[in-house]
Amino acid sequence: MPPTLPNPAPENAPDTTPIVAFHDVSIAFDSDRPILNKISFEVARGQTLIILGPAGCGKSVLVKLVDGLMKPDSGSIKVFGEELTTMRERDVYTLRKRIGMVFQESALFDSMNVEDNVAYRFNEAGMDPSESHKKVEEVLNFVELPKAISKFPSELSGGMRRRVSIARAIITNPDLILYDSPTGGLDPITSTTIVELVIKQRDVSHTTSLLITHRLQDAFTLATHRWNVNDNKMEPIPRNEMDNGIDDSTQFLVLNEGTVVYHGNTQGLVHSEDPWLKDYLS
Ligand SMILES: Nc1ncnc2c1ncn2[C@@H]1O[C@H](COP(=O)(O)OP(=O)(O)OP(=O)(O)O)[C@@H](O)[C@H]1O
Repeated sequence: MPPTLPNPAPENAPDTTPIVAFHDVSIAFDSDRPILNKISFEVARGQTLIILGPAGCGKSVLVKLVDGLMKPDSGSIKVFGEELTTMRERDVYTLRKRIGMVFQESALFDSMNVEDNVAYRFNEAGMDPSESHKKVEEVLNFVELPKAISKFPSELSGGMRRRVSIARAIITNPDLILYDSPTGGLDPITSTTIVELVIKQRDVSHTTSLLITHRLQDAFTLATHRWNVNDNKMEPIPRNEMDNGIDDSTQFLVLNEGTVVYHGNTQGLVHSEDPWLKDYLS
């Protein structure tokens, strides 16, 4: 009788490794009070994690930890299954190439035109200029800013700069996008156009993303809308036999005073009985 062997994973089994995994991550700066205190959470492939919490609660620090721009005092951070906290700087640099980052306030290079800003990583890698130019045109079309290619950041509105920043983050087809307050400082109408673009990126490319926002309205628009590729516009997710009005890939992480107050889906967030959370969301 042949020996009983464990069932091998089928070759085409989906890779279930989380794209981001924090385990007991802590970081403090000057004071003894940790900014993040033993934070644990995971982000699965294809999810959009919306990070909420009061000003100064550590949202940007968390995103910088994911990008390897900061190191925690303790705990484990895995990105694409690789431990970041013990990784050599050179390897962090390589891993970062798989991540697109949209910084707070766009962070474009003022001395470079839109094309050079968007193609920054390609120029750094020495890509053939005509190939790079083609990709810049494609991505500027995607963010609906094709005519801005030769302009300088000072010639653009705040919303246009944000679009350029998103174009720069997505041009390499990253496996993970980190959005740090992409609508911060924008008026409500412009904010909605940026949220629309984030939804377009999510629903066209299904890229795993972490997104910080200060605007609850933006968070709920992300959770309840989808991109209609035929009409090329955002629309509310219907409630019918097929859909429940909510984007299933959207998850929420709410931080307060160094800890995770909530991590889960949209329904769980809006129906939470936690008094602090109810107050924060009201
Ligand atoms: N490099 C640093 N050195 C010292 N303190 C820092 C550093 N980076 C962040 N902090 C502090 O950590 C805390 C959290 O900052 P962080 O920018 O992550 O907050 P946030 O939740 O993103 O805030 P906001 O909503 O206002 O953008 C703040 O008190 C900030 O001053």
